[in-house]
Amino acid sequence: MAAVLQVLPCVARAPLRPLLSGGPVVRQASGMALAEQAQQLFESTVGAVLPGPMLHRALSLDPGSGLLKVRDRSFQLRQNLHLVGFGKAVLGMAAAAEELLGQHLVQGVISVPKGIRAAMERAGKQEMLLKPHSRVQVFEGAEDNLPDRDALRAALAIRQLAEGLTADDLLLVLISGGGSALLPAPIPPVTLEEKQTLTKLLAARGANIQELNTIRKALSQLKGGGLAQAAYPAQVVSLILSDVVGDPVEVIASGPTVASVHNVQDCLHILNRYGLRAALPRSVKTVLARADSDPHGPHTCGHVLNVIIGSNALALAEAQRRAEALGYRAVVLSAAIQGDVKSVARFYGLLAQVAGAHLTPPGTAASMEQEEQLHELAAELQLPDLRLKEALETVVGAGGPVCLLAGGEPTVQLQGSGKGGRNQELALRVGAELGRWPPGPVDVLFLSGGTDGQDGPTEAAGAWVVPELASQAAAEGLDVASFLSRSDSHTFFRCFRGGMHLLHTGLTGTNVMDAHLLLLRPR
Ligand SMILES: Nc1ncnc2c1ncn2[C@@H]1O[C@H](COP(=O)(O)OP(=O)(O)OP(=O)(O)O)[C@@H](O)[C@H]1O
Ligand SMILES: O=C(O)[C@H](O)CO
Repeated sequence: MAAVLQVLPCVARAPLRPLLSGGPVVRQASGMALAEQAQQLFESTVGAVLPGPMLHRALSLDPGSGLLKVRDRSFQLRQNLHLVGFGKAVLGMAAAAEELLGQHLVQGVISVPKGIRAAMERAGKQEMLLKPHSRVQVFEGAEDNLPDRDALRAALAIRQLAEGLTADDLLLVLISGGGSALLPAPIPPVTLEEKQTLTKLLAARGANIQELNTIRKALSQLKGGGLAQAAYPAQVVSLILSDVVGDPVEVIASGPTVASVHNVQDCLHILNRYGLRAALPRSVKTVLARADSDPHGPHTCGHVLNVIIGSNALALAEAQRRAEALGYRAVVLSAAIQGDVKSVARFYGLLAQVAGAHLTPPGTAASMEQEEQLHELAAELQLPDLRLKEALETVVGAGGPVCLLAGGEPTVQLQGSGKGGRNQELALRVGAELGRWPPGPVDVLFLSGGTDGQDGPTEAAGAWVVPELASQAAAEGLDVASFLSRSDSHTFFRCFRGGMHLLHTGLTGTNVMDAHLLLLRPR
């Protein structure tokens, strides 16, 4: 992992100058130690879902017999393996698959983001690159996560490969987030431009990924089970790295190997909801009308095995193990954090306050009111898998350091033309929340990081904060509220204490949404 994530040198070597807000030196020193541990924990979160470890966990090949085991299924390999893939993490996944199964590989085609090979080379991540004379052809495209001509060429090459397979072949499909934009094959007469415009409009009007991908599937030759259908009668094994809350295989990359259960009515409802039905291009109406009268109905995918090999929950479970090894009582709160970033930040602020009070002697306890507010907010956020009660019980019985872990993808409503990302904005907002309460005898640190290593259009993965953030910033002449009002969290963190609160990992080669860590340590 050392090559994958570098701990910021300025964090490791930070001088112990007194806090400008007047806090004692010792408090800053322990704060720094917490920051190093938080970064180690983030590192282990990412490490659990790197392509190599994931594929080794999911696949085992008996070199003698050529029997490939995937979960509880076996497949006979005899120079009959074909590979396709599409998504932001697929280059490293393909490299790991080639390493494991290369001797049986006949050919492959993958569609990956523009510039990813050069970026991995620059970062010295050889394990993310295919071999020099690889049988896997690489297409790079979908700049800015939008389907383009290059991605279309890749999709057509993938379709051609799939259509050429026979019942003796096995098609390994590698899927990760970003796969929808990297596999565009609109059903004629819909054009690439029309599909692009429609998906952009839907996204801009607030459609969620489920809605967006329902429409994408209806207009695509390969999404919604189309790729599996093209590969029939070959056997198909899809290895899926989830970037969607709850890991729904039919949504991730628009489910190219999962039979679509949506009908035209579902699409029309979505288009209505976002005021797009009336202005639909004629081609889209034609394709939807044709699907409505399709006498064959949705095809089946009985020849397919879909396996989730990496997810946010899996990554958090690894961080939990690591935190326990570092001496924390650790709980995974949720792998499905969603909702407006302001509410999510308030939730973490209240959680830190309530948990901090439970960790300290009576007299510093948070009020019943705060605990009630925390539960109310949790209910409002409607997080399906939230283990708040269990987390608070753990805190009460901990008597020592506590690590609360969560993951998901909050939503940011952009308010200005500043530079930032979901994670840096969340961290900054949590920092502001933490500073609202009088500090108790507990060190607190919150970290938020994108597991892909790139938070929004910035070079940082995320940031970490402590309760002293707002007062320290004010002493440096930085007003947290005004940076937030311009959606300018990245500029804030670059200026604040010389950028030492930024999390810099470089592109990690994986992507299972964001990770949030709350560390509390009684002094
Ligand atoms: N100035 C900003 N402040 C806060 N958030 C921003 C800003 N600019 C962009 N974002 C957020 O960054 C996100 C887009 O960046 P990014 O590509 O990292 O996320 P993504 O498309 O969800 O991809 P991934 O799932 O791979 O992280 C959006 O959620 C957007 O709201
Ligand atoms: O590609 C996509 O559709 C999104 O990243 C969700 O998987």
